[in-house]
Amino acid sequence: MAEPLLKIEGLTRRFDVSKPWLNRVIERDEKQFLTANADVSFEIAKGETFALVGESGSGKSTIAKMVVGLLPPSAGTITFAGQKIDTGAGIPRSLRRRFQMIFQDPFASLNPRWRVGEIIAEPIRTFGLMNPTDARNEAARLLEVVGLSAGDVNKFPHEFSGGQRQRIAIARALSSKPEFIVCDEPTSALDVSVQAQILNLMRDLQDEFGLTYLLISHDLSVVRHMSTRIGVLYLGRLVEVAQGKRLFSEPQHPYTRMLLDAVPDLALSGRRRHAVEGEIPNPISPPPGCAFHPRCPLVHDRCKREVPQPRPTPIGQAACHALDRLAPAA
Ligand SMILES: Nc1ncnc2c1ncn2[C@@H]1O[C@H](COP(=O)(O)OP(=O)(O)OP(=O)(O)O)[C@@H](O)[C@H]1O
Repeated sequence: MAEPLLKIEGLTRRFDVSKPWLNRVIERDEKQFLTANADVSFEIAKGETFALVGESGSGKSTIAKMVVGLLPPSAGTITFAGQKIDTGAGIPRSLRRRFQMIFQDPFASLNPRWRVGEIIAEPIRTFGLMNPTDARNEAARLLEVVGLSAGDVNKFPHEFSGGQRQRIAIARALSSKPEFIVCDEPTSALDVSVQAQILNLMRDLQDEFGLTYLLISHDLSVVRHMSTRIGVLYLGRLVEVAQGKRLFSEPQHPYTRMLLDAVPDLALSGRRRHAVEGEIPNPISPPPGCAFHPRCPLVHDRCKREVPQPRPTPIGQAACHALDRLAPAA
């Protein structure tokens, strides 16, 4: 891979979920920590779409928040364009313009009292990129870029449909001329008929502006449509990273196979489906060794003792002690 635009190494985030101090004293309870992400490492090359998938609570959004500086990691490093970010101090101003984020709910992320022109121009003002007249013209131009009309600058967010509001959020994200956009469930609040239009717009913009995306989604059909590479998270750890299309035809990790088997309308190249069994364990007290071992059909003793480290596979890498014993997926 060429020099990565984003490099994540050993990213870990713990949350203190202890009861209040007095309760702990009375009930003689210890402090409790929830590990949302443990030792997550991956790289994203310029122009790629790297997707993170996993069940609810697997730690996708926590990674997104750490990457854009909304949440400091407990451990690990983030390097952007060769520059290591001091995550304690936040993302330096010189880099912040180059990052943007698109959220799931376009209504909540747009200020309802501002006109659309002001919303889109806000990052331009924040980073002092243009004078107010040019910023307003740029907002009108960006509205056309995302398929709306220049005259919409004077309207308010409530005058638009959900899909149109997500277009406005995208125009806003583009206004600081970023290279890298974190898209956290960008279409999951939208009607199915509108989802494909927004995803196609995102792809067109990626080609036009050379954008790099980190896509967070629980929807495997969205991920398949969009991604160059995919990372699969289980209970906060990355269990598999693979080339986009091949993950669906040749999944390696038993958890990835289980995740794909759970989607009824996914064509699986003739592979036999297996029912999803068991539930995600409590992240406050995860199982020892491989956290997937209580649900894994290939579990053996070592899995209960040792956290598996990532190993190369034909389509990327996977962290599983049983890789050698896996039958071919197809
Ligand atoms: N501020 C917080 N305080 C305590 N626990 C948190 C906090 N934020 C997230 N968590 C926990 O961290 C774990 C990972 O959460 P996260 O939101 O990153 O998962 P996710 O994969 O994005 O899930 P979803 O798809 O439901 O949004 C969950 O167990 C969640 O309850």
